Amino acid sequence: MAPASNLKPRPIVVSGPSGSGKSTLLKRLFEQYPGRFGFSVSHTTRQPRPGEEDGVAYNFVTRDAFLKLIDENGFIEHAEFSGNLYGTSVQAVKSVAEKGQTCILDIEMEGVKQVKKTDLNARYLFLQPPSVEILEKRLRGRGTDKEEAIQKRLKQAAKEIEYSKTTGVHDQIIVNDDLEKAWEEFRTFCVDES
Ligand SMILES: Nc1ncnc2c1ncn2[C@@H]1O[C@H](COP(=O)(O)OP(=O)(O)OP(=O)(O)O)[C@@H](O)[C@H]1O
Repeated sequence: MAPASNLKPRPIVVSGPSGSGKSTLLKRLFEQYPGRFGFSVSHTTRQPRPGEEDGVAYNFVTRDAFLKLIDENGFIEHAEFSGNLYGTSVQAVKSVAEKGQTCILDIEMEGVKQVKKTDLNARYLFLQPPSVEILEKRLRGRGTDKEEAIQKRLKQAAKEIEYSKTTGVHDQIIVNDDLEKAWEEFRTFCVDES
């Protein structure tokens, strides 16, 4: 693991299986604390669409520049979708903190492992569904996924929950059973500056 920097405010990594309630709680957090939290701006090699501003929607870069940044270990994670590269850079997360905002990283398990290799000195929060059965109900209730996608998400959920049990991975695990209770715990963790 990289030595921890003294980056302030410390970024927060929110992870948890698909359907565990990350979007629901993050939406509330951003609404209730306007300006206090922020998301990092991703890099991409795709062309900007009309109205998309460089440095706001994305950091638009050439493929060469992107590959160079990969070589320099500048990315927390990156991936290719339909011929374009996308990634979250370490610097983009630091830039949010430099503006005085707590950067929120909403990522999955592999991303968590990657953040741990950086010097971002993040705090780690895992959102756990009460059970896989309830998770399945919520994913169906959300109505956004086809059966095949639901099965895939449930399989991945089991792996994420298993990994979350590793000692020292997360600073806090919140079981999202009762939404109001989960919100209170989530809010408290996120506003805590320590
Ligand atoms: N405590 C809760 N009780 C009942 N339903 C909940 C609770 N928390 C979230 N939900 C519902 O569960 C569904 C999944 O929540 P949400 O979309 O926030 O998950 P997510 O973790 O952001 O998923 P993804 O990673 O796929 O974006 C939503 O329909 C949401 O309204």
